[in-house]
Amino acid sequence: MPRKFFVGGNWKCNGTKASIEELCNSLNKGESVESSPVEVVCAPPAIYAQFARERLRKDFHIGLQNCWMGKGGAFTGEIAAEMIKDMNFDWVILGHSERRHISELHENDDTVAKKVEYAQTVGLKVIACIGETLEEREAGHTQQVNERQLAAIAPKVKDWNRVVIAYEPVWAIGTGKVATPEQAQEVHLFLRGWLKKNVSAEVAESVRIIYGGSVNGKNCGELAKQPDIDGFLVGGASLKPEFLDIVGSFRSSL
Ligand SMILES: O=C(CO)COP(=O)(O)O
Repeated sequence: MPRKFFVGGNWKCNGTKASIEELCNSLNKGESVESSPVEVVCAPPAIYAQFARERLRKDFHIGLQNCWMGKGGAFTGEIAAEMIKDMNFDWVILGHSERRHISELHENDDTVAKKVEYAQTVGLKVIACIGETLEEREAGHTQQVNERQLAAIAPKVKDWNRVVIAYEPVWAIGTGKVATPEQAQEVHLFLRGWLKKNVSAEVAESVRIIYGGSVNGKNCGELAKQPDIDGFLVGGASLKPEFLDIVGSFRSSL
């Protein structure tokens, strides 16, 4: 069975009621993807998740950008995975590079692995992010870093049909410096190979590996043509009407 194309919109810490209303109105104008081979999940800041869901077309699902690593309780300021599920949101982004690398947040492989494990136990689907920094790439450590980050997550995955791997090279995020289709394909192929060797051939074949980092309406088509790129996790361009063009790039992948 072909892998269903997946497009995530990571709205990060952006938006107001007014701007989200405007964004939803423009996204609602695109044709329905209900019966198209593409799955779309937008992740607004948590406080606006319900507000966005009430306004956004129903064929675009809403997810969250993070959650706590275990059961809720005395963890001021955190949002527990159970709460996300309780509010009927199905998806959560975990291990985003901004959560790994912004020094005030500093999530490590172990934290991300715990979050991935716990989110699944309450029934959430997970977009698990990995990716190397510029220094790591320039030092020739791209494969090693992505392998290490994937190896931390993989043993925690219960059902690979409910997990999407997002390869987001840190140097490409928010920089306008998109990975070339060949650079992205090379890492995606490597990750699939790793999964084949360390998990199973079936999982390697069926899991969706999506690319993130300066994806826009212009570069998405060429990236989508790559055999191991199964979609995108989009930051800046997910806040603009051009997100619809990125969603439509599933056609280039067929
Ligand atoms: O971090 C990203 C998505 O999670 C990518 O962000 P940009 O698309 O703004 O580069």
